[in-house]
Amino acid sequence: MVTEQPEQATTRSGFVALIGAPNAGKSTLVNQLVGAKVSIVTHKVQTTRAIVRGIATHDTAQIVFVDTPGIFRPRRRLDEAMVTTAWGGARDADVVLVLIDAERGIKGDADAILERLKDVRQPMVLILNKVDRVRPEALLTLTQTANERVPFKRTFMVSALTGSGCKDLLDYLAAELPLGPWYYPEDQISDLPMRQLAAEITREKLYLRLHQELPYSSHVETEKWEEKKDGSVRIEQVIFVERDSQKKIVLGHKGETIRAIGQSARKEIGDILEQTVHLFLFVKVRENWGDDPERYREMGLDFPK
Ligand SMILES: Nc1nc2c(ncn2[C@@H]2O[C@H](COP(=O)(O)OP(=O)(O)OP(=O)(O)O)[C@@H](O)[C@H]2O)c(=O)[nH]1
Repeated sequence: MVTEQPEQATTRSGFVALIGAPNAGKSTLVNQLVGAKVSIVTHKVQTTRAIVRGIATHDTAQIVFVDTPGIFRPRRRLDEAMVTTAWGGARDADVVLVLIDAERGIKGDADAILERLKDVRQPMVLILNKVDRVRPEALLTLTQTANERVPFKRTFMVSALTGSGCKDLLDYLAAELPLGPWYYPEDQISDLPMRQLAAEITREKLYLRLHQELPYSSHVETEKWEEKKDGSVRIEQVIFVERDSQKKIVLGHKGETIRAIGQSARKEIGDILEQTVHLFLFVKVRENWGDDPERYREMGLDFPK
């Protein structure tokens, strides 16, 4: 579809990076601002591995959100790669949104993030999220404490869940971005290839079902995507695990676990694509994939040196 752009002399566009502790609500906020599901929301922390962008057009501005993986204190190599990539995203952005879960306050990861912001040169904006859960007095104290530590240009109090405060934030961002042509056609809300999105959906279902038993070292890839003449699509995905014992867990008794994961993933992918989906899941053991640079590139991460 060809989309009309407003006169280019008046358009604005740019990249907005989201930095925040795991579970601060980055994905929820991007979804709220973009108005469609582009990033996976779960209760499990640190699920956002790949960098997912959502694109909002507001007034004459096109705002491209870079939803960084949760920033936390690295423990393993993969963790390190996620942290490096997240901060790299911040350096490439026009505006950096720093998201703090107002209910949790400034401690742990949020505290570590404020510390590291000292190295960031981009304009930074503080977002206090989950205001639906917090008393106004506590918000004022948080605002003051955070602004004493970091020179934020602005502070916004929002609820990514209810949408409260989100329009003000969009108005601000739209005015703040540099003048320039749009990067994407107006109707395109996510440039995340559908294959990757479909893999993320399956990964989400996998974690929702097996989060107790399965470590983070499992990974889903879409290997085949075939559009059929009858309008349906055949998708083949591989769930990679590191050990044979994990493969058994994913398969479940007589294959019932993987069947259930496949069913819920197929339904959600079908809802998003608005077409019939035939989803085929395979489980493969790939030892030490956490040390393979190629895997990191596939997930949009830098391999830690
Ligand atoms: N009450 C309330 N809950 C929220 C709000 N925003 C997010 N949440 C919840 O907080 C949890 C984490 O939200 P996510 O958007 O997945 O957080 P994230 O920062 O993307 O997390 P990672 O991907 O793990 O880094 C989910 O259960 C959300 O529903 C909010 O404004 N109010």
